[in-house]
Amino acid sequence: MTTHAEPTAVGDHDDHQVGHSEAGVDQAHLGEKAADWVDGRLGIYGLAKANLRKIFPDHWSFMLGEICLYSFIIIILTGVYLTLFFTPSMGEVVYHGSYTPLNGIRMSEAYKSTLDISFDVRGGLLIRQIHHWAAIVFVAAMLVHMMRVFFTGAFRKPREINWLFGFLLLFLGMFDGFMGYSLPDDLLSGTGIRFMEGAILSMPIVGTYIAMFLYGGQFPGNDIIPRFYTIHVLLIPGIMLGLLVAHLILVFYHKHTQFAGPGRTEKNVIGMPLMPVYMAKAGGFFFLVFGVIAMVSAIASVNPIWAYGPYRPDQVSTDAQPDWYMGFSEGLIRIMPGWEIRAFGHTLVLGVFIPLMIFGLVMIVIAAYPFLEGWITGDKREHHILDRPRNAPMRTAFGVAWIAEYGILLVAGGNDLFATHFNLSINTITWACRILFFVGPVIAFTITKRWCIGLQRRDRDKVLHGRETGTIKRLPHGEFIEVHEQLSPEALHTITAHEQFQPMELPAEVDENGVKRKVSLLTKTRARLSQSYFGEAAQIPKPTPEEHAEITSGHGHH
Ligand code: HEM
Ligand code: HEM
Repeated sequence: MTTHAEPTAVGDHDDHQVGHSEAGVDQAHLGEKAADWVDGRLGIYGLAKANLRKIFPDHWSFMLGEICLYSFIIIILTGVYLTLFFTPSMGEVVYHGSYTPLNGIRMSEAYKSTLDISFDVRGGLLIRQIHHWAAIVFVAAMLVHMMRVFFTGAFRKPREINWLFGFLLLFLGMFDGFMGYSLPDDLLSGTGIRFMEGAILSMPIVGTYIAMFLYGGQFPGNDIIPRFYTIHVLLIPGIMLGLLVAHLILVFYHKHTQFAGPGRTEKNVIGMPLMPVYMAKAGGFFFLVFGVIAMVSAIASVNPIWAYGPYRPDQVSTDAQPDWYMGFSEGLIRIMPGWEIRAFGHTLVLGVFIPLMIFGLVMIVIAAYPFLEGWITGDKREHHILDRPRNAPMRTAFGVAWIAEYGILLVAGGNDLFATHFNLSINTITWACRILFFVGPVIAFTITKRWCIGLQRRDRDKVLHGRETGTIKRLPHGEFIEVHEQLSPEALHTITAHEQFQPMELPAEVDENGVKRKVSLLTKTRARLSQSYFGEAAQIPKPTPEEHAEITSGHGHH
């Protein structure tokens, strides 16, 4: 791929030398010497020269990946501060500290140290809040970033592997957030760990062993907090850091995708140079993200563990809620009927096992989607120009159906809160969510697909008849007409740049000799899926240049 010259002019470096004092020149020499010294050892000049002027296309949605990056950095910075004061131990102590309502209460050292961080360590509560808020923003940003990539088709060849890296980051991020949430050993986090134990135990054959090894014996035991601690602060962030670097290297290596527009092709990138324009923007954006998270953390309390009290296995608080990103798995459990099968002296708790399997399945489908779509389309070419979501109605509808399902499960996960806040019956909410679990995504899918096709039709109309201006004119013979304004060549290009795939045809039932052909079920499924992706019901034909010329040459009616 070649890169285009960037539209911004950048001043010549030599300009700065004019009018320097002797000392200034010496300093410049010193700087040069230092640069030479470093370059002689690291050879970074060539690397920097090759990459610092790299072109980065601009679109607001490309900032979502940056929000992920910055919130992750904030998490690490604040996490390191927390490790200085947090004691990952289940050792029992009696509290005598600044938070008097808990004085004289037995608790674990983990809980006590989190209370100390909140009330006695300078800036401790703010840092805790920032760590927690940054985690909430981090996972939210990853999800929205993933949707940007999904709905624009940015995951297509050659970026499938990078999608996989991203997916792993999302999965590990969610998991690490859950572990962090569990560390303070308060009543809420203890309930979360209990929930996890239940899910593990529901697995046939291996469940009891995994639970025993993980918890070091009977629940809750004394090992789980120190183990989670090591996993939370070292293992998972370490893996994530590696994946993140690989993710960004791949973004660099593939170059960024861009939306269709005049002059933009599959073989170029149009945008701003990394240095100085993009770096300046990115640096400023980092402080903006940090500032917003710090402000929210300063004014909105999250996880006030002193209000919940220390964990006791025989107690549970009402309104117990996980962080939002775990809410959908909670919802899966809450809407599932409590089915159980007893056979051969064993109990299979389907009420927990089925939601666990659905959770796993959803994760697998997310990870595999680029490969699935690649298989359906059979498209082996590289794609660097993004799709407009309307031009891929099946994919868009599938994504929206998924979001609808996610939203329904979030409501189901908070059924107790909805019941108390809106004065509703919890059973009604649960039943509504059970029905919506099956019906909701279908409705969302159907509406979105029709919507996309409607938008495609509008695009076709716009190309052929221009934009409706709303200006009504009366012709000399009395007829009223609305004035249509032709689109600019740029706008025309943008809405007609997409290509339209031909769906895969099913091979003929009989071959040329009249012998019946065997068509495997897989081929049939693939052809059917391909038809639904690119058949007549999913694509409004683009106007041909001839149609456009005919209608705009003055013979057409407006
Ligand atoms: C720690 C989490 C993540 C970080 C820091 C991150 C960072 C970034 C950045 C900075 C970019 C370039 C700018 C942009 O397109 O927004 C990018 C692109 C990309 N990300 Fe992520 N990302 C993360 C998670 C994910 C996830 C969860 C997915 C999908 C499952 C994903 C898939 C991709 C893909 C396919 C691209 C290339 C897009 C293109 O060139 O248009 N990333 N990522
Ligand atoms: C993806 C990465 C991470 C996420 C999503 C995450 C999330 C969380 C969350 C939600 C909590 C509970 C905070 C609370 O008490 O309200 C927590 C606690 C904690 N995290 Fe992290 N964390 C991450 C990485 C790290 C790293 C890299 C470190 C250290 C180097 C760290 C250190 C800690 C410590 C010490 C606690 C316990 C103290 C406390 O709860 O206040 N975390 N984490």
